[in-house]
Amino acid sequence: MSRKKTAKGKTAASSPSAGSPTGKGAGKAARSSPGIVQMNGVVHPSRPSISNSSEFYDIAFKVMLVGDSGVGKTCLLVRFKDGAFLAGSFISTVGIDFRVMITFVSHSLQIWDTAGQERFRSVTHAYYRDAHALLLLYDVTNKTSFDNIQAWLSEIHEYAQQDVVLMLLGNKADATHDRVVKREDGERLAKEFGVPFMETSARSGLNVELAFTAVAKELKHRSMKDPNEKFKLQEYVSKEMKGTGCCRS
Ligand SMILES: Nc1nc2c(ncn2[C@@H]2O[C@H](COP(=O)(O)OP(=O)(O)OP(=O)(O)O)[C@@H](O)[C@H]2O)c(=O)[nH]1
Ligand SMILES: [Mg+2]
Repeated sequence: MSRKKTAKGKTAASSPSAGSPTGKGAGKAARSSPGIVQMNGVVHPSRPSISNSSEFYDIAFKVMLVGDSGVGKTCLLVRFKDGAFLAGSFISTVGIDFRVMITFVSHSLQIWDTAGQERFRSVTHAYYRDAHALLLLYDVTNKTSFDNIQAWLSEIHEYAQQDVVLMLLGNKADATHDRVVKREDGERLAKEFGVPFMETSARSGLNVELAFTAVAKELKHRSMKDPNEKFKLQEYVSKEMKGTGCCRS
């Protein structure tokens, strides 16, 4: 966690130069991976150096999107940032891609998109350690991505902080004809591992805002000193979803 002066509003931080991932450079999200440097075929992550940032914030929480390649991590983040679906051919993320700095009244989320491909796993592991929250995605149209969630949870258990805020997201909920993973299966798995869960769609926007807002609220509450001020992430999510009736298809 880092503290600096606050600037309000949603700020994109795409295309930062290597070594200064939080540098200014607001603009449209690029699908490249400026957060890494490649030398002799070796991929080196540029460490998130919040203290060197030129962005302004009181408290910055690092949030990472993880999950198999193709589950929709990049699209989810672009939907959240730009409110649009990134249509077109699938361009797989390479390594780590710092995308967005979201600023709330007194805290910020620094959101990192990661590559789902196996060959970048060691790079993403290196970033887990200082992540405050992880959004773990599977694709409801891809059974393998769902089956791999247990392996992802083991990795998270091994590499992330013990108290990391974790949320399971079943993405592509809009793709009703191609769906192979039922919502109940996602709910069951999440319950088994004690992780909050919701289905999302980067295409339709279903629950995208809610996923990030819920994580932000949880992080904010955890950072508060008053132990009586407990925030229940799953309860909040369930309540918000009931309110809108948004995820019952
Ligand atoms: N129908 C539907 N398609 C989606 C959704 N989200 C992503 N896609 C499609 O799924 C494909 C992969 O999306 P990406 O966001 O690039 O996947 P990713 O998880 O970032 O993949 P890696 O970068 O390789 O880890 C693209 O063709 C998207 O158009 C969604 O909510 N609904
Ligand atoms: Mg991607």
